[in-house]
Amino acid sequence: MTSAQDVPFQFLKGHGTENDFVIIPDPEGGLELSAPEVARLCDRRAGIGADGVLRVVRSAAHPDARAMAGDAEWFMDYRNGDGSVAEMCGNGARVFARYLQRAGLVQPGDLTFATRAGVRRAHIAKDEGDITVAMGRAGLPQGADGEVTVRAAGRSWPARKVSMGNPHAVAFVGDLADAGPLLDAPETAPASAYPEGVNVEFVVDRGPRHVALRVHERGSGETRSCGTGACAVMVAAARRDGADPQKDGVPVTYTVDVPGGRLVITERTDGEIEMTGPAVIVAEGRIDSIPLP
Ligand SMILES: N[C@@H](CCC[C@H](N)C(=O)O)C(=O)O
Repeated sequence: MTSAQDVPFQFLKGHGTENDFVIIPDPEGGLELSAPEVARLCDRRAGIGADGVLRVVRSAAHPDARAMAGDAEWFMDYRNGDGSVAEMCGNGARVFARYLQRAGLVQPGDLTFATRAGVRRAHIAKDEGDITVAMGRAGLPQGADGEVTVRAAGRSWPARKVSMGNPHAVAFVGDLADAGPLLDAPETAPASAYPEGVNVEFVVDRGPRHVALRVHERGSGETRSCGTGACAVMVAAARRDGADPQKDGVPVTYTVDVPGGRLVITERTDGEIEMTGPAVIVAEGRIDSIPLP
């Protein structure tokens, strides 16, 4: 492995509904990126600036993905803006697919890639159109195990615990402003509910099967969008509204507005959740070294 301090490397910058990422192509997995280096890259003043990093590595070349190499050639090595590792990133998945297409590593149409939450399927529409990612099934603990409390800006709300491979707490609120400035992570209770930390979504209704959210992400702070969060919100809203495709035999679709745009999310009758939205590459360049403070 070569330290990112020692060699120049290529990067791209991209976003999905304004959840933004530094993309680092590293096909053979030779680049060592420490947590402080990732945090510096994501710093909006001293670095390039992003909510997270997507390292593009061959599955066969990464210990976390080697077992998936037979099903997926490429591995999305995702890190949060503070350098921490997360299991999954939904907006990142679309941007990752867009990068693979743009680099000529895949063609528009169907593809698979590996993530820490498992192999994911995506469909890239022609002509730089929207990308759909099959995000897996939501984990919804039942009874008291699925109920948590979220506190922010001196207020508290009951919230639904949802896993999209990564942890979420979904709180329906009267007004998105009620969550306050979200400069710090909202508190969640009981403390035992999220031993690995949590992404917290605040949600309001906009119309029939149409909601809007704000999100505070574990490891990144408040962001303009969170794909896994939007999927968690969609499922929590559907159950609240009495819809359960696996029981009803009818798929259900919600429009989820985020501060940075709009996602359309469908839960199928087999429980698979499909998220559709944009993915854009905005810049490309070279980093000579990452100056740490
Ligand atoms: N922005 C992402 C989620 C990234 C990971 C999250 N912060 C975590 O730590 O679980 C998305 O679009 O899903």
